[in-house]
Amino acid sequence: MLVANRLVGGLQQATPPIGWGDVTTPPLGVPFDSDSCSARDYARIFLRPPICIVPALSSFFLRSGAEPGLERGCPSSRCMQLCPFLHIYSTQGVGAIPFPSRTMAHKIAPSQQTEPFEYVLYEGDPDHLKTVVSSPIQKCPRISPDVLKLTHRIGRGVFGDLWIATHHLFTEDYDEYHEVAVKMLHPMKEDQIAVFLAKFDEAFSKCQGLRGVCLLQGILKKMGNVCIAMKFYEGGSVGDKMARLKGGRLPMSDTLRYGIDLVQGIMELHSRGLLVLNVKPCNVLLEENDRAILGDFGLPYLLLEISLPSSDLVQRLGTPNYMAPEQWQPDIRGPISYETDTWGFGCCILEMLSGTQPWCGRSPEEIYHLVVTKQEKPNIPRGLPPALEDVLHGCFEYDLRNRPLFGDILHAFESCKDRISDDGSWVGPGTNLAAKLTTQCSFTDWSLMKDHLQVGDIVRSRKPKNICRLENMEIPEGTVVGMESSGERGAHVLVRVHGIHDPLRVPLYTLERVSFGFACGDWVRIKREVKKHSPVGILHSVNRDGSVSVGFVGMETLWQGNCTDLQMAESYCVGQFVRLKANLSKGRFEWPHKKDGTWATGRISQIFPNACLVVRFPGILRFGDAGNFLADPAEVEMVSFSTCDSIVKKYQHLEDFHWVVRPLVIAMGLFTVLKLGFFVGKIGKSRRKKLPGSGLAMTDRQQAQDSQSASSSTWLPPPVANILFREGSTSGPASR
Ligand SMILES: Nc1ncnc2c1ncn2[C@@H]1O[C@H](COP(=O)(O)OP(=O)(O)OP(=O)(O)O)[C@@H](O)[C@H]1O
Repeated sequence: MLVANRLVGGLQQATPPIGWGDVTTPPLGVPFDSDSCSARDYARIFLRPPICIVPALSSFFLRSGAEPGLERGCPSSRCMQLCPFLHIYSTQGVGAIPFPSRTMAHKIAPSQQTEPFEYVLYEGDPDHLKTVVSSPIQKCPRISPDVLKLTHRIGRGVFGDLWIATHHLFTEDYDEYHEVAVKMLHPMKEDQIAVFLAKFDEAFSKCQGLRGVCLLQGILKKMGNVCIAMKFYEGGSVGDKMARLKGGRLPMSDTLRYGIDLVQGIMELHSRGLLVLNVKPCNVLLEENDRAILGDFGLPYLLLEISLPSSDLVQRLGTPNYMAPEQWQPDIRGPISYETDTWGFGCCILEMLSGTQPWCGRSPEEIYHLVVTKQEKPNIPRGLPPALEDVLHGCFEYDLRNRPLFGDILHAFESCKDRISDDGSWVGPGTNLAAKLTTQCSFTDWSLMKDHLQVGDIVRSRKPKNICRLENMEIPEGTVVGMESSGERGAHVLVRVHGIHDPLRVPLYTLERVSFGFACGDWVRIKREVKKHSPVGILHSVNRDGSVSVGFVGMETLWQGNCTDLQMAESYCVGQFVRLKANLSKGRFEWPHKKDGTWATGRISQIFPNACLVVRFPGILRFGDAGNFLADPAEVEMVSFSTCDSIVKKYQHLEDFHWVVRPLVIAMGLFTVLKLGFFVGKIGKSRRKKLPGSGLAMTDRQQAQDSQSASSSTWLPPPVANILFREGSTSGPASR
């Protein structure tokens, strides 16, 4: 909001250098009268230098004036949003700026024309209008602490306090006071501030021109703390709006509308390579026209590798109630990726619908236990339209690869929005993508929808989940030669396979693209030596130009590189037995030993998207979560009966299957011994009966002892015999 506005000295003298701190959203409804002045003159007067107006700008104003909701010839809020860098002189405050007379315009125009311009505005379709910064000088978002006065605090969040402040802009010619929102971050060490500022500068320039994300004004240090200034949105946040409503929940129509706005904002931020990691109703701000915009430009993402004095990890990774499982430990359970924001978005929508915060009333430790360890999901209310329910279920998939992309979410929300009647009830079922895809689960498998095949792509049959080998594939390799539009049962493609005359018609979702020999989900090894992260990971994307992204244990985000840096690696799947390599004295993670000091063997129970193995040890009796161990795939080797070279090792591997195997074998051994003793005793008795008085009869005790020791050493396999004797059998050789 423009608090005060004073024009000193007239427009003709107003040619001050502009800094990023000066950038403000132009006031709404600045009148433009196409009869009294050309749009170009208007721009020269009202747009502050250094700005270059390309000739076509005038047609832009006129054209956008013809858009619905805009008065002809008036660059109203929508139009002005497209030019967030423009600063407009005004004399009487927001939305009440008198348009200067034609005379005035002509008087001023010549002096403005000679200014050295540093911005270029490109004209075109208003939706695609771009502002290009041509001078590096303007990239600095620093604000001097002297010109920003904190007035009062309005919020205390996970990452710092939110203040209302007055930003004083002045030159020799004018003074302006703008009300801004300032996020004062928690204290950071001096060296970390420099790192953060560099990251902020990059994010700041990336955020320019985004319409769905809050407008950043600059950064400064005040009272020793980093402060980020952004536009103050008088509408507050969706969280504030919900707090004012009875029951705290939004009507479905508003939820869908805000949801669509929010998705668009998040997609914009993602398109610049930034993640939000803090999507929640309090971070969804409302513009004057009740449009929702993303209030957080990805602060947790910028703080990701910054070490804060506080050891509280949660503080830099997000707000616990909205955090995805991988967000708690990105280097172990990660990587964090675009789909991490999908979880937060799902939480946000649930809260809007139900009025209750996910995991309400739980401590961060409890939420960690529920979300990360027990792998629970927030409750999804019943009776939602199928498309919405489907997409929300997808948002809470533990493995981020199975969550929907924001494009799919947008599609689902738009299909639901179209089916809301005036009274807010549902009309029709909505498009449920699950109906289109044949999958084993009741909801759509979003991982099947992440790649879009094209004619010419090399494809192969999609590997069923949790199968390591590529045996018996229907299509081991083929080339897409045609695409069929999706019918009732999903889209099909025509694939030419070597040795088969006619192309095969195959359901789209059964195929995966292979580029440069790699497909998504492949296990890969990085060719060069790496220290911080594991060299073995899982491929998340392989593009047609060879660029790849891979999840590695030890990396918080996806590794970006080229497929020439990678080679195929041995893959693992759930159910396989592994142990740490014998030559390792210590692994990346803790790993249990056997009694003889060698590494114990465990069974893979889960694989994270970065190839980190979750291993349980059924051969060792443990209770609760204590039985879960983690492993770097580069540090383990597979154990199977075929890799065990002796009968002893094979038996030992049998013991890895369940801790009960060992006592069972012991019990069976004892039982066999007793049985044998009884049998031998019977024979002895019958002999004695046959040879009365021969002097060959033995006492029962002697007989039992002999038969036991004989049977132990003769009939039982060596390990079992060893066990029996080690367990303290009185009849074994050890006790004698
Ligand atoms: N730019 C803004 N304009 C207007 N109001 C804002 C702005 N930013 C935040 N607010 C309001 O201030 C409240 C508190 O914001 P703050 O960022 O401190 O909380 P938070 O989002 O919970 O914290 P964090 O982002 O650190 O997790 C929000 O609920 C919102 O109503």
